[in-house]
Amino acid sequence: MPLWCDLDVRKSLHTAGRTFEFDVQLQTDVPRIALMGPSGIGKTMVLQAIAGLIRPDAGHIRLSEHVLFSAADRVSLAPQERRVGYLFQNYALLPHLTALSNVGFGLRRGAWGFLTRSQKDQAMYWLEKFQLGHLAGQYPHTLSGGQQQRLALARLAILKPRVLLLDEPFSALDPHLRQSMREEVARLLHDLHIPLIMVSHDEEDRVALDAEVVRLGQVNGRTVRVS
Ligand SMILES: Nc1ncnc2c1ncn2[C@@H]1O[C@H](COP(=O)(O)OP(=O)(O)OP(=O)(O)O)[C@@H](O)[C@H]1O
Repeated sequence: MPLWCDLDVRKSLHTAGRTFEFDVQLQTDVPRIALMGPSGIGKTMVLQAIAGLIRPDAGHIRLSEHVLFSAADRVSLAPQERRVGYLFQNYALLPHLTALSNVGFGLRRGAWGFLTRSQKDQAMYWLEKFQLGHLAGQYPHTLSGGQQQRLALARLAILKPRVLLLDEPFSALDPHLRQSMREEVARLLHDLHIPLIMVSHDEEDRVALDAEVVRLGQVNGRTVRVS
């Protein structure tokens, strides 16, 4: 089977006199994986490298036939060009924008662009898909925890991401919200056929999202897949 994710990157990180050599190789042909491994090995940084939030010094990152980064070919797509859906733990909703504008945000052209009629229609479509149509004009702080979660998912779904990245997505939620969020994410992945790369210490998250374990470990100074 062809590789679905092919990542081989290196980066030196220096902060406050401390250096960390991020040096990782990860290849998989399954489109739904859960990264596991010791604390500090670089699982979060793998997600950040795929999302374009950190820029490697060397190596390459490919998702299927899409090259996101290649030092040799001088390719480094900007985060917004990667079509990667990164669900942040706090959802990163924009407090000054309505639910409708939050969902349409990623479709705008330019930093201050207004939404066109068709972009508003698309945003409304996704709000309704997540049972939020009646809350289109509300601001995030007026929504319940569950509604905010669904808003964050609608905002990802509208961009039709090539992959969904989840980093301990449900750990801060109470048990009821955690279960409903697992179900919403599972539905999104299923309906849109979106691949998944997740980091979670909770086996129930992995099982609910049907992700295969990919265990990372250190071999000769590199972080690689060990099982
Ligand atoms: N800017 C930085 N400068 C130096 N070191 C850094 C920097 N950012 C991250 N690190 C180090 O990189 C390593 C990998 O961090 P990362 O958060 O990816 O680990 P992780 O495997 O996700 O850990 P955990 O399971 O505990 O969340 C850690 O040792 C961290 O201290």
